[in-house]
Amino acid sequence: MSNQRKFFVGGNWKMNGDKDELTKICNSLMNAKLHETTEVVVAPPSIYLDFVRQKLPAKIGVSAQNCYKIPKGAFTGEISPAMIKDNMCDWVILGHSERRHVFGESDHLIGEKVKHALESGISIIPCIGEKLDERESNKTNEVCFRQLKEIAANIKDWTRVVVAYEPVWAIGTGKTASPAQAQEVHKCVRDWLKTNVSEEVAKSTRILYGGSVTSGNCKELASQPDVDGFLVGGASLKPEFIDIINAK
Ligand SMILES: O=C(CO)COP(=O)(O)O
Repeated sequence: MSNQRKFFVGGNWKMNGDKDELTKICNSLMNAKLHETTEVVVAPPSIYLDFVRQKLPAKIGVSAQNCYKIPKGAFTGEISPAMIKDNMCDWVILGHSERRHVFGESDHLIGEKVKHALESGISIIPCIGEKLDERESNKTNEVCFRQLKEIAANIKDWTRVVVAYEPVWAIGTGKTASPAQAQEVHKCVRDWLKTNVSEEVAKSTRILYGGSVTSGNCKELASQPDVDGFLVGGASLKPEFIDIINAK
């Protein structure tokens, strides 16, 4: 029996694009034939959330790439889930590897953000993943579970959560995890959810793979039983994003 998890493809545009380029990407998404069976969410830089939300039809979700842990106040440079919602956007990516490793966000802070974003009524894409030295010293599961534990401790309603596994060594490097490597970690994450949350949550929660996903490797990755979609960086700015959306 095929599972009931709707295939999910997110485009994380990171700190890329201007109004011209984002208009072109939005147009190409609107003109393409996208599989109805795939849920699509794009994440523009926060300054373009409203711009992109206005352009895209409601069936395509729009996500922020990060947010802070409280609704408002003296936190220069930050945005809150309330502001994301006020711009008619329903999603936020949290704990992306670049937030963890470039900006030094801790597991604990990411947990606090998870809690506040969910309490504010938006959906979240929390990210986990090991660095190369951690994989090479066989710490992949240990690291992913440690990150996941802090995230899960702050979640009551899993229906608004899509987990992304993004091995740091595969992000922006052109080195994709093999389908078998991705499947192995996704299965372990699902088993962790079963043991530590519930069987129902393990069965129904989508686990995305992210890290150098392209039109060339997406189909084989998508065929793995525990890969429920992708979080795509570089390729989500290119026409091949459509092929990735339609990978399954
Ligand atoms: O970080 C990613 C998505 O969040 C992946 O980035 P790339 O697809 O560019 O490797």
